[in-house]
Amino acid sequence: MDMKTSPLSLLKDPSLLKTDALLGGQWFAGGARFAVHDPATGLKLADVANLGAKEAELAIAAANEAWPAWKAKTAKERSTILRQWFDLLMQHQDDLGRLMTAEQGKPLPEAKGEVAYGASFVEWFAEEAKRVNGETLPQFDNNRRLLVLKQPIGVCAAITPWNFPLAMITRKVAPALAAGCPVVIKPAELTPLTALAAAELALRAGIPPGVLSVLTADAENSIAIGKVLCASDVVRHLSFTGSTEVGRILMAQCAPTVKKLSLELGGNAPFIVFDDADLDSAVEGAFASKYRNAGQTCVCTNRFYVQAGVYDAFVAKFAARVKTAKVGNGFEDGVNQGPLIEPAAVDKVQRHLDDAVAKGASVVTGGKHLAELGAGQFFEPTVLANATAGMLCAREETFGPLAPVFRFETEQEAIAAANATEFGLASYFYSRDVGRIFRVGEALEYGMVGVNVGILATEHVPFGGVKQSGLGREGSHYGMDDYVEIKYLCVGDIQK
Ligand SMILES: NC(=O)C1=CN([C@@H]2O[C@H](COP(=O)(O)OP(=O)(O)OC[C@H]3O[C@@H](n4cnc5c(N)ncnc54)[C@H](O)[C@@H]3O)[C@@H](O)[C@H]2O)C=CC1
Ligand SMILES: O=C(O)[C@H](O)CS(=O)(=O)O
Repeated sequence: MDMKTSPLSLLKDPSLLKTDALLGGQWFAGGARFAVHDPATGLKLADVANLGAKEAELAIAAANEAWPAWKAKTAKERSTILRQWFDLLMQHQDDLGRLMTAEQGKPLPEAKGEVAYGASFVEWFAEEAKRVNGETLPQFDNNRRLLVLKQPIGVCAAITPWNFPLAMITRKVAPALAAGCPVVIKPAELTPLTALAAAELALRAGIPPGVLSVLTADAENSIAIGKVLCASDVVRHLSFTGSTEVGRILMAQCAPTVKKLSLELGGNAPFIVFDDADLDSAVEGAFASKYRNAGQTCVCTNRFYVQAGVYDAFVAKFAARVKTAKVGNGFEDGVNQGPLIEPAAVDKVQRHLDDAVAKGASVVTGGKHLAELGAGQFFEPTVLANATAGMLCAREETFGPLAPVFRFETEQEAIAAANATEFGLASYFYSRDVGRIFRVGEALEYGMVGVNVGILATEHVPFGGVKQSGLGREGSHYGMDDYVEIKYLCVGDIQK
């Protein structure tokens, strides 16, 4: 590809390149703009509307005005519109993937895969819209009837990260819309283009004006918009995916209005390989779990624990597999490791690597910041042996392509090490022993446990963490719970 030509010049439907925000059903230019860059080349892709607190107030008002009509639609009517949105997302999978690779960097096949993953939440909740069932309860006297209603919670807000520019939006917006709630989205400043294109397709699907707004903003204005969304008493639910640090800030900002919260925060996933594991399967799972999105997912393995009896064999096999990775621009054929999202992300990987080596770790493969490649945001997929608990990579989420491998002797030692973190999102282990599978699966303090797998997310499973990895679950039928309120109706004088 000619690196001087923007990758977005190849969009099949150029009208999907939106750079104004979506506010109250209208594309809104606002005053200032902020630049969006391609992390692989550093090329400026677009200047996008830079909204602030005032527009956030307008979007909330528009959502509140649109809410009665949206919740008055039947579940089937909302389901049909969501299904149409799903169809449009899939029809435009190539363009959405191109926008995503351009602004986030993940290889194009992986980006297209995320489009299908993100769209699957819309498909799933188009169906779940028709299953928001209440119930009747046994009356405690014959003159009364007792009912439980489920009603849409109200105006919802979503603040989303850059690492899954579509899926982290649809995983929140789809259940909200399905339940009958309008949504105000604040996408990550690093990846607004995918969000805006998805919103355009939502409008084409028939989402009414005001029901969906997308407030694009730079980092500074994102904070201002977040304060308005948190402080508003009209906003009854806030869903956030991102760092635990920001999750704490938003949680505190929401306290005065006692807002319902869904928080998908940071992780520190362990990946345990026992002596009885199928090593080839474990290596494949390890590669998938560590290097998806160049290690920039909250469920990527952060720490590998390998039992002593297979430690050397696993490290050798894993390093050989990692050496096959191809690092480069996500638009190039065969590339499966794209750039990191920004220079600060590269610095964090380098910091964790330097700290580990200084404390006795050895680089088995990789270890280089490819500063001369593209915009200088590429880092070799790296495997470290002889990692120990005192290293930064043992307690901080690296969020990059660094795989430290720790050695352990006993099952109890592995469980204790795996649980020695304030995080509890995803965890993985490999064993062929059925008793161990249940013992370890039950003992790991995580919201999700992959056994003999390295990738576990899909739209119909409850995705979420415990401890400081968040609150609530997204996806699955549980994913509707945060968007409905339960109302108890007690009807008397039945016999009059
Ligand atoms: N649990 C999960 O599913 C996920 C967790 N993460 C975590 O997020 C981190 C990396 O993603 P980032 O996007 O850098 O996270 P981040 O927390 O810095 O930003 C996430 C979003 O929050 C916004 N934001 C940041 N500070 C804010 C504030 N004070 N008020 C309002 N909005 C604010 C950003 O503009 C962005 O849209 C990692 O720690 C990763 O583990 C990321 C993706 C998924
Ligand atoms: O934000 C993330 O890292 C995603 O939630 C990971 S997944 O849903 O694609 O597994």
